[in-house]
Amino acid sequence: MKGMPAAPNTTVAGHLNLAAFLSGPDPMLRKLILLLWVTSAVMSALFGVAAVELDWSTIPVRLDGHEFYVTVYPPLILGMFWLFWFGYWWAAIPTWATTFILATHYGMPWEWALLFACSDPLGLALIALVYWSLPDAMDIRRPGNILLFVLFSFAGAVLSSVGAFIWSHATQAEVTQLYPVWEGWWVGFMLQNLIIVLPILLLCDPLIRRWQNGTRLWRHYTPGRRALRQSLIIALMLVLTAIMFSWFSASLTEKAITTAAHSRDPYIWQPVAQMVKESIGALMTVLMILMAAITVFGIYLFRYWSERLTETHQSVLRSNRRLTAEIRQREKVQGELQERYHMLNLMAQLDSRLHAADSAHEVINALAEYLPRQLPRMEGVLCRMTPEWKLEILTHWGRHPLIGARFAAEIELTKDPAHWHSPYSYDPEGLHGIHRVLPLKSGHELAGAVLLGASADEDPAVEAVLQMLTEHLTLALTNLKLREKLVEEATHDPLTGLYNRRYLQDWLEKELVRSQRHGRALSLMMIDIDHFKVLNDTLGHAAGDRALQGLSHYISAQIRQSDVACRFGGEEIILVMPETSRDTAAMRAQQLCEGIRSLKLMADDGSLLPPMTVSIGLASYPDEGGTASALFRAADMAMYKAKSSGRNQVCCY
Ligand SMILES: Nc1nc2c(ncn2[C@@H]2O[C@H](COP(=O)(O)OP(=O)(O)OP(=O)(O)O)[C@@H](O)[C@H]2O)c(=O)[nH]1
Repeated sequence: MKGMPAAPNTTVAGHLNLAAFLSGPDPMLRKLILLLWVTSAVMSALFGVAAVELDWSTIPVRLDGHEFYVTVYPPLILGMFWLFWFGYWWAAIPTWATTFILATHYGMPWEWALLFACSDPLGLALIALVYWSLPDAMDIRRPGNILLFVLFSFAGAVLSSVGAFIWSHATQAEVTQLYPVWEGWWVGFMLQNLIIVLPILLLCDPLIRRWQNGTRLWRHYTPGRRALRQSLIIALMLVLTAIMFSWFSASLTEKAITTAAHSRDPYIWQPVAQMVKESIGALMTVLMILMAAITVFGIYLFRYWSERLTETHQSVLRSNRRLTAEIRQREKVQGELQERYHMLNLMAQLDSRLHAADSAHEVINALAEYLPRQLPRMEGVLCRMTPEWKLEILTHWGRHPLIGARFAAEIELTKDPAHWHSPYSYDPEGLHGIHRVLPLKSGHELAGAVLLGASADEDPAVEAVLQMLTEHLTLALTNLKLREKLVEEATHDPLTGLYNRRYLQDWLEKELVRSQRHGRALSLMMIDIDHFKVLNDTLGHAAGDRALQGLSHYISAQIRQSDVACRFGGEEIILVMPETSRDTAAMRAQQLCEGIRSLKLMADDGSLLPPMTVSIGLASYPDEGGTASALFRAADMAMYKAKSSGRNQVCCY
């Protein structure tokens, strides 16, 4: 019994469903199976005729002092094979037909023959039901399955022997004839199964099953919802068999005793006693075997279904595990999506900050705020480029903030911008070294760099962020540079680098408002080169330009940071000095005048330009007016006064 019931395997093909058979794809196979079946049915009929003609019925057999009867009925042998390999109906129809034809041919009224022919299909039905309920039991080579086959061959045989009763009743045979017929029936059926059918099944089953599996026509039995009903029917049939057998035995015994009681022959009691003894012995044996069949069937059924339940449970557990893994995976993906959304959101915020930035300083500030949030799982350092071409750390983040601090200062940066296009690895200490450097380029200048450690995971989102970051930063810094250039061009004189007139006018208006509010003085000088036309005419326009540039450079170097020098037009320069009184301004104007006189300037060809003098007109707020134009006018007049007074001097309004 060990190892039973087995899990469904490829050797157990099940049954050939009639619909599947008729709609099967292979007509040749269909014809072959039909031919086999018809041939088998004809043989069954012929063997049936032979069994009757040659009187294979109720053959007495003596074994070890016991006498019993055996009926050989070959149609049942063929029927068992059809039952086992094709299904119940393939076996029941020819078996029923054969018995019916034989019964009517040999004189049984047809209505009795109809019923009589059902007895063998009834026994076969019990066996078929067992295999429907326990499909795995068809794997006949397992010892437990052989036992089941033997037990139910017996039970089926006893059940089918109900036919003996119908036969004796229909033919009105004597009571003494009934017992041998009945015993011969079930013993014969069972012995046929044990001696002929079982060995052939054991021998040929794997071969036949392989062939069946190859045709793909056979279907596995799937007990499913009908299993309980089938099991109940089997149990009922077994109980009915037991009752029927007991009733037969009892009624036979009763009839034998009644017959003996009415007889005057005193010797009749001895065979009657013998019959009663045999009948009781047979009854006991049959009941025990039927009980064993019920028990074994129950055990098999229990094991079969508990294994199915275990399988179902395990499959539910597997599905559960799969679902859990799927849910986790989805949660992970959702988390990643949220993270990406967060990153993109931050990127958008950073982007607007970058676009609003007016200086590289603001860009760096925005980065310092956003980078640690943008790349939280990376270690990083934000650096600014110093005029000495060194990286200065502005901020750092991550679990090992020292990486940047330690290595940033050591990084030797090449001035070749091409080198900065692709991030490169600078990784002197493995995992916590610098793995990437994102250059912060402003035009062709390097404004700074973002140094990054190894990525905690190979997250493509991080790569995308880095890629976007590099692009956005480059764009923002380039825009910034362009804007600075535009502002520079709009406010500065291209030749001297001083502020231009437009800027001065705007700025001076504002500065005057401030001076008024704070009650502070403001002075303005108008500086005009003396005889500049002569310089231009004698040495050329280029030399004149050099002289203008040199003078502007000198003035820019002499003034305070809060002073504004501006090229007002031609060779006129205006210097505005906030918070400077007229006296202080006059003193500084005098110093400038003297300084310019002793200024040595070079021409493009390296020759020394002739010394230059300037006339300076001075005007101050609030003394000479409260508006820019009033101050310009006053300074202009003072400057003309200086010119007319002999040049190379300072005059006040
Ligand atoms: N090289 C050069 N010359 C300029 C520039 N702007 C104006 N000038 C020249 O400056 C000279 C100004 O001449 P004037 O207004 O006669 O004045 P000046 O020769 O300095 O004589 P005074 O002002 O009376 O001393 C002209 O020859 C202009 O061509 C400039 O950007 N470059």
